[in-house]
Amino acid sequence: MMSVAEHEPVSSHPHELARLGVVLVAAGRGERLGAGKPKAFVELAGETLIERCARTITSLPGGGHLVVVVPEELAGETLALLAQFTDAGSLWELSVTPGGRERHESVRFGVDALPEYADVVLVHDAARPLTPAALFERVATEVRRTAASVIPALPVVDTLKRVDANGVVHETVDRAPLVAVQTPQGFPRELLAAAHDRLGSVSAPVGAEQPTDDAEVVQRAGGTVLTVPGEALAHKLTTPGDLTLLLALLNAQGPGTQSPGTQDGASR
Ligand SMILES: Nc1ccn([C@@H]2O[C@H](COP(=O)(O)OP(=O)(O)OP(=O)(O)O)[C@@H](O)[C@H]2O)c(=O)n1
Ligand SMILES: C[C@](O)(CO)[C@H](O)COP(=O)(O)O
Repeated sequence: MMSVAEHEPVSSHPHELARLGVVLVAAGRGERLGAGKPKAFVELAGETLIERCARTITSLPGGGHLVVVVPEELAGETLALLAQFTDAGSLWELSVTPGGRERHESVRFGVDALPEYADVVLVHDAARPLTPAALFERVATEVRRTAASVIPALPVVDTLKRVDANGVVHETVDRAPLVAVQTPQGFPRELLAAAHDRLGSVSAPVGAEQPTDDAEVVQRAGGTVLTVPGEALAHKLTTPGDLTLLLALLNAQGPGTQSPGTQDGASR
């Protein structure tokens, strides 16, 4: 069970000047992966996706607050996983909070759990466990420079077709103006919170889908979203085939990227 205490930081050594808040969303069920447990708790080469993301985030210079948003029943397990990142010298505070039914609800709960000093917020999917620190820094730097919302994006490399419900091809879609977007997505905190407030208070147009990312939440509120180059390593674990790809990416990075005690990159 969640308790009030679990909303409290499990370490408390924020740098005076650190104002970065990171919301690590890890409360999804991972239905497309079908691993029999929530995706963020699946291990890649012996380490959960949450641990891999937390290691990268708590390595970022300057420090700040990382809140990990998880299914309520896994809050205790998450706190135990995070204990290894709470050494006395760390500039990072860590906390755990329960998620919602939809991704955007989990993000909202995470933003609400951040301390007031966090004026720039990065929202990251636990499902992107190999995302390099450089991408977090690139996005955060651009948010601070522009005071705008910033997301990482990669060009689309495949030919795109529009098909109907039967899989019959109707046309080729021009890919030139299209990009595939990743996380971390970065925002001035007030702008993100206001956009999520608006999402919760304004009825969605008939037939409108739930927003799948925070850039969409900001855009629905009339905000502008900028892009920076993404990273192949920020690949998302969605289906079983992505596990093979992520392990290959991990192994290509070489020794030192496996968790202690693993040598072959095998997942459990
Ligand atoms: N209610 C939700 C739904 C998703 N997420 C998080 O949002 C990220 C991206 O979502 P996705 O890849 O779609 O994850 P799942 O919802 O777990 O996957 P699926 O749709 O296959 O069930 C993941 O880190 C997931 O844990 C979340 O925190 N809360
Ligand atoms: C936020 C996201 O990872 C950006 O690519 C993505 O939208 C997550 O949701 P999805 O349902 O897996 O597309």
